[in-house]
Amino acid sequence: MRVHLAADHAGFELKAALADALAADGHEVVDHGAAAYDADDDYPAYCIAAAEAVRDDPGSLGIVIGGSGNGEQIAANKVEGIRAALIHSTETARLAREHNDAQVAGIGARMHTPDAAIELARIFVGTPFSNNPRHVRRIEQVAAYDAARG
Ligand SMILES: O=C(CO)[C@H](O)[C@H](O)COP(=O)(O)O
Repeated sequence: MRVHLAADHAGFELKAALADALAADGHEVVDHGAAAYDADDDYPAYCIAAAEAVRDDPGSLGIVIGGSGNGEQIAANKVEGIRAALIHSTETARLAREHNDAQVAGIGARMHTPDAAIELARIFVGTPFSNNPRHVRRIEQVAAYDAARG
């Protein structure tokens, strides 16, 4: 699995730890920034770049990391076709994939220990979409709204 990562300063250390953990699990990790720690940097460009990469790389997943993960998830969701979910527990990590077919996860590095955050990422990356018709139907309804907006 190819996993596109992005983080601002708040998630910078976790991004590196996550990249190592996912690579050790056999995943191919692509880093969309920040390339260096900058305590005053802004997350949108990194997260949008990662989400665009996921959009252009079907079958891949993305993880965007910040202090809370909220703004990172919001930025990723601006990319057409992307479903980004904030994952903050093992259950939301699993359900983001099983029910929502989210291709991007937001994680708050200030909300979890590094080990707990890595566990969330591993669950997200390792869980397939259920393909259950009721979940497919709901995802299609959201996509139809998106398409109608143009
Ligand atoms: O989580 C985030 C956005 O949702 C950011 O990482 C967070 O807002 C950065 O905060 P600060 O600039 O105060 O370190």
